[in-house]
Amino acid sequence: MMPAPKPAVITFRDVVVEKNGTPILAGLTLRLSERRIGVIGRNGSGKSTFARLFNGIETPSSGEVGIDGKTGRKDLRRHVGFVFQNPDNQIVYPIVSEDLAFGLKNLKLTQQETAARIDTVLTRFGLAHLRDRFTHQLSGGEKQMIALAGVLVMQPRVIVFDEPTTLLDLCNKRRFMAALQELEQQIVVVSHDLDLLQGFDRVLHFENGTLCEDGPPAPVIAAYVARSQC
Ligand SMILES: Nc1ncnc2c1ncn2[C@@H]1O[C@H](COP(=O)(O)OP(=O)(O)OP(=O)(O)O)[C@@H](O)[C@H]1O
Repeated sequence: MMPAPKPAVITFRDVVVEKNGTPILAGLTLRLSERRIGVIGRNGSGKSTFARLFNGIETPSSGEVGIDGKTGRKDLRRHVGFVFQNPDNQIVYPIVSEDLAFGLKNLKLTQQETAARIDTVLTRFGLAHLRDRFTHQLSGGEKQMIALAGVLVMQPRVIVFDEPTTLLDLCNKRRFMAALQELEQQIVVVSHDLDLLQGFDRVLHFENGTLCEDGPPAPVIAAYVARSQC
């Protein structure tokens, strides 16, 4: 494992998101500098909307999101990677290596540098055998790992995951969790799978577009479970 870089400081200042006049997130002010951050809450509580703000896929209706004091959308895009729940939303090219090279085009790397970055990530996660495969022929677990690889080649400081294990079977879920453990990047994971968040540094619990609990995993998860008796 590479040495962990200093975590970024991510700030939300009075962030409001509204859609068609309906508030989805209401006046969120937060400072996040932990390495492992989990996000939980009922369906429709605003978790995905919150997650998408980190790298500018979603923009606030008012307020500001920043990373290390920089609030431009370009800064967020450059430093924060996003792994979707469904890798089909992320994988666009027919061959794995082409797909991984896609995001790197903007960085104007040489062909050799591009190939080296791709090979390093694939090798590290035991995916080198997938390099020349057709992306549409990959299994769900393989696709999710390639979607993660596509983010890792960009060398972001922070990676946000929106329910990354929902489509995975038990073995692939375990593999994916092991890969998460190994990442030196700061990670933010939205999940209904509370096991995934054990050992995290901080968990945020959303309810109706507001942050209702914020703290270490054990008490925040216990309070969420207690509230969710159905
Ligand atoms: N473009 C939109 N227009 C109107 N309402 C929206 C839009 N996007 C999201 N919403 C609503 O905002 C609320 C929060 O959605 P969000 O996807 O952030 O919730 P979530 O906590 O991630 O839910 P889940 O656990 O089901 O994925 C939901 O009620 C959703 O219907």
